[in-house]
This record gives sequence, structure tokens and C-alpha cells, in this order.
Amino acid sequence: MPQMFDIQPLSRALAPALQAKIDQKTKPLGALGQLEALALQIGLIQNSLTPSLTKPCIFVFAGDHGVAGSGVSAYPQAVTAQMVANFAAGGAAINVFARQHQIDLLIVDAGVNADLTAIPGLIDAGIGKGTANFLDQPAMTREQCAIALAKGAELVLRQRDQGCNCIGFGEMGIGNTSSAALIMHCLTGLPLEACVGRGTGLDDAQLQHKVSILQQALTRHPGLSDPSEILATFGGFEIAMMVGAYLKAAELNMLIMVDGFIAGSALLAAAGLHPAVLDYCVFSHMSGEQGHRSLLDHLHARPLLNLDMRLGEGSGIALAYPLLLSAVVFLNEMATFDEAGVDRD
Ligand SMILES: Cc1cc2ncn([C@H]3O[C@H](COP(=O)(O)O)[C@@H](O)[C@H]3O)c2cc1C
Ligand SMILES: O=C(O)c1cccnc1
Repeated sequence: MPQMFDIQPLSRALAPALQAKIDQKTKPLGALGQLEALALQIGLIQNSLTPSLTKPCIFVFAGDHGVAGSGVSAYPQAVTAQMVANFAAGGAAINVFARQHQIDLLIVDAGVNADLTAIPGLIDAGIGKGTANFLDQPAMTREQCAIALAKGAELVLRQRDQGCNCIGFGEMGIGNTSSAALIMHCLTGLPLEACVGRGTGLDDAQLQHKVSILQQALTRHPGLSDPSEILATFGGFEIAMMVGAYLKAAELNMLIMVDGFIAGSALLAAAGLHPAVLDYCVFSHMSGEQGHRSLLDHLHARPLLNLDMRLGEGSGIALAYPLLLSAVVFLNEMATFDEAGVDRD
């Protein structure tokens, strides 16, 4: 894969000044806990002592998966297109939470297996009518994968040019916890069973079946270690587009909000290509999907929320966003000890 992205590791030059500003606020040292780390990170990303979040935005990338026909999900493939219509009509979970917090929401057809031309407002970036079943062949060609990355990047650039400096990515695609589990297994080296969960709600027997299907996929494509090859072999169009989106957002010094298990697997792939992408990420929540805890541990990531949510769509991002705002407002608006005339010792 050509090096399409120029991602700088986050400069820590401003860290002492930011930390001093945080420590002068009227509170015991460190008392705002994880919010203080967030304020520091956002200040570093924006290279500013007075950061702000402008035009927050979530993209939902939708794509279908060939493996959906192999009994790995509790729902049929048709639900992907039906949910895209639901997103466009404003009725899904991510719609209501994004509206609640005034986050712009953009829905992208990354490769849904249906004709979506009648759906208003949808961004058409479809790469194919769903991926191939990775039991038979790689889910996508290397060329399709590269196109997905480029399209994700292009969409992020467009948002940045409209004033967005904080961005998150959600997904919709029946079967995509299977892709995510395989990507996680290949990139972390953790046992497959530790990476596979119940997704949309499989029972014990169905979960066993899912593990055996995914084991067959690994047998069919043994020994993969290159992140872009893993992504092309087991990924989805929506996952690959998300990888390109993460990488472009980091290149553009944007604050990146990371959702749950599937979004986490895409980030693993992005970090496999460009590790510095992680400097720009905040982790919105720990998903209830088994595997997400280990995925976060692997990335040394600490999630903001732990609500047993296992939905995707970017829903965790929308819920965590107000905490990011809180980090910024305390840094900008809280009085210092001197200003408030409060004694330090
Ligand atoms: C109605 C509905 C809405 C959803 N919104 C997100 N997902 C989530 O579930 C899917 C992944 O689970 P699996 O791998 O088991 O298919 C993805 O589409 C994901 O975003 C949904 C799933 C359903 C059924
Ligand atoms: O955490 C997620 O992203 C997730 C978990 C289960 C189903 N869909 C998404």
C-alpha cells in the first residue's frame, strides 16, 4: 500500500503549559481525573491553550458482507439497507443521540447490497454490492480496499474544510462483528475465541457456529500479517473506509472519537499502518461485545463510558461527546486560584 498519509506523532511541546493551566484551576490537584487527561490531549492536538470543538460530526459507513449468508449474525443481510433507510429518515439510535447533542450526522453507502438511489441525503461512495464471502476468497481486492481508504479520507477532508475539528465514525453492516473479530485476531495475536462475540445476539450454539466459520476463514487464508492484506481479506467496505477516515483525520490534526468493537477493529488496522493515529483518538466507551475489553487493553486505551452498549452506529461517540465538551469548558472557563482568591495551602 502506498504511504498515502502523513501523520505526525503528537507534539508534546505545549504539555507543560497546558498542565500548568489545568493545575491552576480551583480544584485539588488532579481532581477532575480523566477529564484533565482529555483537556491535555485536546490542547495538544489543537496546539492551543484554549482549544474548542467545532462542527462535531459523525459519519456512519454502511456496507454488506458476503459472510452474512453463513449464519454468523442473528439478523439477515437485508437489515443493513433497511437501517440505512432508517438513518436517512432520522429514526435510529444514532440519529436521536446525535440530535440530542447537536452533532452533524452523515450517512455513507460504502457498499450496501441494495439499490439505495431512492434514499434522500445518502452519500454514495459504494465500492460494490457487498463484499465477497471470505470463506471463498478475499472479501475485497487490494484495489477495492485502496479505493475505500481514499474515499474515507476524501469525506473527512470535506468535513474539515467546512470547519469540523472533531470527528467520529460509526458503521452499519450485518455480519461485521465477524470481520472485526478476524481483524482483531490477526492484528493482536489473541486467540480467536477471545475475539468473537455474540454480535446482534447469538445464542450459545450460534456463537459456536460463528467461531467455527471464522476458524474456517483463517484456515482458508493462513498466515496473514500485513495490516492492509488483513483488511482486504477479512474487512468490509465500511471498515476499510473507516480506516482511511481515521488516518486522514489524524493527518489533519483532528480529534478522533472512537466507537465500539467494530470501530476499534478498524482502528487496529489503521494503527497497524500508521501507529501515530492513536495519538489523536479518544475512546468513547467499552462495548458489551466480548473482545472489546481486550482490544482496548491491547491499545492501552481507557474508555470514557461503560454502559454495556453493543450497538455500533457511532452511538457510543454521541453519548461521550458531552464529556469532551466538559473537558474543553473547564480548561477555558474555570477560575484559577488567583482569580477566585482561593488559598492553595
Ligand atoms: C436493527 C439493527 C440495528 C443495528 N445498528 C447497528 N447494528 C450493529 O449490528 C451489526 C453487527 O452485528 P452482527 O455481526 O451480529 O451482524 C452491525 O450492523 C452493527 O452496526 C445493528 C444491528 C441490527 C439488527
Ligand atoms: O461494539 C460494537 O461496535 C458492536 C457490537 C455489537 C454489534 N454491533 C456493534
